[in-house]
Amino acid sequence: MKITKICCIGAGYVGGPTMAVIAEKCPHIKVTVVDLNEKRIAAWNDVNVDNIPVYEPGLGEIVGKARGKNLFFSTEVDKAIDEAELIFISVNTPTKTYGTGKGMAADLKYIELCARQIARVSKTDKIIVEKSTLPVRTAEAIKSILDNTGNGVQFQILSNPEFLAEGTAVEDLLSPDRVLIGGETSPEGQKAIEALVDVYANWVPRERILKTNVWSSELSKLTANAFLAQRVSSINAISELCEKTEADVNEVAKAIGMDSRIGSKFLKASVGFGGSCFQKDILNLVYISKAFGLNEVADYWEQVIIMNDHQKRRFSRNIVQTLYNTVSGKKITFLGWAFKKDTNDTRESAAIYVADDLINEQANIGLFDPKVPFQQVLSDLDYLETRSSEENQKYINSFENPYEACKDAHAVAILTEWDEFKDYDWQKIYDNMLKPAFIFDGRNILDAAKMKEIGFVYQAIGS
Ligand SMILES: NC(=O)c1ccc[n+]([C@@H]2O[C@H](COP(=O)([O-])OP(=O)(O)OC[C@H]3O[C@@H](n4cnc5c(N)ncnc54)[C@H](O)[C@@H]3O)[C@@H](O)[C@H]2O)c1
Ligand SMILES: O=c1ccn([C@@H]2O[C@H](COP(=O)(O)OP(=O)(O)O[C@H]3O[C@H](CO)[C@@H](O)[C@H](O)[C@H]3O)[C@@H](O)[C@H]2O)c(=O)[nH]1
Repeated sequence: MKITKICCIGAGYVGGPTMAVIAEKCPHIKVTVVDLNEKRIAAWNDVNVDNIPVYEPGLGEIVGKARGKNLFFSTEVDKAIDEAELIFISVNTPTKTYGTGKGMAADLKYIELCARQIARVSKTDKIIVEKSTLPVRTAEAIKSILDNTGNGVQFQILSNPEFLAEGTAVEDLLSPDRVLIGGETSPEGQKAIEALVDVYANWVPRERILKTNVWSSELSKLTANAFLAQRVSSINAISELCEKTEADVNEVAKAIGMDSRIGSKFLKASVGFGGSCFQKDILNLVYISKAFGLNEVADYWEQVIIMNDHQKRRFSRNIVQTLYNTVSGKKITFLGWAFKKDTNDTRESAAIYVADDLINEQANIGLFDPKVPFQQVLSDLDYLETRSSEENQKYINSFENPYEACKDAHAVAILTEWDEFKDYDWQKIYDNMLKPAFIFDGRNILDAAKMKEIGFVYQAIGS
């Protein structure tokens, strides 16, 4: 089966970039990305590609080239479903905030709505691809909904999890370590897998396209994120021990990372991992394990989250203790709010939790982030429901310029590793701060010796 029309439901951080790259690499395929969110679709269609809703290096250029040719963004969901031979489901699957599994399980209501809509609209056979991250065995539920329409349309369900990391999405999509496709072992299942393989093979070497059964594919996605997050929590656990022993976590990470069995990636100690995926996917794994009565398995993975929460909290606690046990009325400037550099995404960013702790201590937070709008910052704080929106606004202020943000501050805290922070005129920042001037480097990006020479009291993670 040769695919000529693709629909993707969900124009978010995954749907948008992934479909833009498919469209660019497959000029013979018409790709339509649909979403219920009209504002988001309007932003994807903005004539100025700097205004597309997802900031990713290189993405604007690709969207600019393919949009209007074979890449379309639309709110006409039914029409796009009806036309397509292959449909990616790329909607959000957040942690449940109500009912059974609250705070742990993945909320699959958006997935189910998509399945029902596809079932209702489809008049021809289709391949349905789970692109969203889903609990193992979700394909079964989707299949059950699709197979019970009674209109004779045949559906094949594939699992094709996405492994892109934000900030490097375009690079990751153009040159993935692997593409994973899970499908049924039946002849129809294999045919569907091959149709999707042929799409990716337009730019991904075939030996990097891995075919498995559906359940292995679904579980591999959760497992990959659990392993990655586990490395960050492991090095962060060691960072606390380093602070007690005069060992330096950067040196320890380098020393262990040179062992080819361990490897050097994902060993950067930090204020804690954030992002929409790690915590959500591990909680999901913990929930599934518990549901099967595998309590030791659940406890093992839950510890990764417990360690991460501890790392965020001990960062804010250390700021308070170092500033003579009170930050009340003191200006503390945050450099960075995004959960990592090169993205405007703030979901689960460590900055949110550190700010919340410091606001509890009545600190005045000054903020500069090169890509995150202040409205987003306020909405992140309000989402925690720790205090009223008006209260939050009293305690946090955003600045257009990093030097203004740091002026008259007692301390600067680095929450995101934006490259530009390294190149600031730190002497100028020092001159305009209250003394003693403190830096809490939650990303270990500044040169400790240089900062101390300028006169800062400089503290990094794990040294
Ligand atoms: N963000 C990442 O880096 C990343 C990477 C790999 C996998 N994932 C997974 O991919 C999925 C999507 O993540 P995201 O970050 O793109 O989410 P997102 O919130 O940015 O985008 C999801 C979009 O789906 C839309 N949507 C929801 N229900 C809909 C419906 N019924 N019809 C039409 N549109 C609908 C929402 O309006 C939203 O715009 C999640 O399962 C996530 O775990 C995310
Ligand atoms: O050594 C490290 C590496 C990462 N982080 C932090 O960990 C978080 C996650 O970073 P990263 O994994 O690079 O970004 P994500 O976009 O969250 O990507 C992860 O989550 C995606 C969604 O499932 C997966 O597709 C990706 O493969 C997986 O890397 C961020 O807060 C980072 O600052 C560290 O603190 N130290």
